[in-house]
Amino acid sequence: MSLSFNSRNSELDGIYAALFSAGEAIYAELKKGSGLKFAASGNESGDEQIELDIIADEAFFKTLSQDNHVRYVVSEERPGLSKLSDGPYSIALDPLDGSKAALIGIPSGAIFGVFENAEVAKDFNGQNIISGGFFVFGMNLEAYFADGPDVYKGLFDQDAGTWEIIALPDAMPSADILAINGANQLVWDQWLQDHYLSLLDTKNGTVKPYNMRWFASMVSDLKRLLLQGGIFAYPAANRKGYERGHLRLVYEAIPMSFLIRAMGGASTDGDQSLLDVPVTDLHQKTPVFIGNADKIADIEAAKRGN
Ligand SMILES: O=P(O)(O)OC[C@H]1O[C@](O)(COP(=O)(O)O)[C@@H](O)[C@@H]1O
Ligand SMILES: [Mg+2]
Repeated sequence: MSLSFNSRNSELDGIYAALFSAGEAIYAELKKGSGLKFAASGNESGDEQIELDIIADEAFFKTLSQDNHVRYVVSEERPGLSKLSDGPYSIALDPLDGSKAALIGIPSGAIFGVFENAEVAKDFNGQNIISGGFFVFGMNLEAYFADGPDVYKGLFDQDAGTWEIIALPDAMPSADILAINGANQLVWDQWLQDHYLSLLDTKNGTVKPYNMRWFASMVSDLKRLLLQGGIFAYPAANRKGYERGHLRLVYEAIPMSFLIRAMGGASTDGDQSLLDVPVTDLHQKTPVFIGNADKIADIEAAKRGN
């Protein structure tokens, strides 16, 4: 086993080992250039899949099915819950986040959340998550995750085949950086268009506006966010298919929000923390704003109209 990590809950040790071993397998495929073309299939959300999406999904199922603590797995790439055992914990997965970015060499990754007391879709919520984080498949294989309130970075040593895990400070930096797909600006609600322009306001050239970053790969944007600070946003837009944004609550928004909260940050769908949004469907979409707590509070205030 290449991971030696002791969770504050020792029952999770095998789950981490399974997740990290799948991350290694997917990264090895990506480095070979495997699966970097469109597949004939689509996923539950109607997105086009690339072959590596399917390879990644199968890699996680292979390793997680060997741990008898895993009850259900919900994956972006599968329609319903898959039952693996009668164990106490369930896993939510985006097995390959940023797959279209991967096609052009931008770092992709995978997102995971570990939930307790999950039996049906509504249980995969922000109260039941106990671990959440993501891998980045970039120049190196990295992991960023919150084990309960404790935040860690993992770096895979490709020569030794082992992971170095280091604790991260539980406070994130707070640069004025915005990660958003501005292509939808004209179809955002008016309050968001106004708030966006306020972040870019130079006050006649006297003030530095927010800087802009958009990898179109949530894991890459969240890595930058937790290392530098700012705001990551994928809002709703008045455009067919984007009425609830683009990102999925259970396996993208909640795990990332859990991690960022452990670093002192916050999240919102515009009205409430993403960790408080009721889950009605495993694949439901939600508007997403994640970042420094004061910046997220400003977004909620802008939506309320003050
Ligand atoms: O192409 P857009 O609209 O910029 O969307 C990019 C967003 O979609 C995602 O790629 C999510 O979609 P996938 O999980 O299907 O890869 C995010 O990683 C990223 O933030
Ligand atoms: Mg994704």
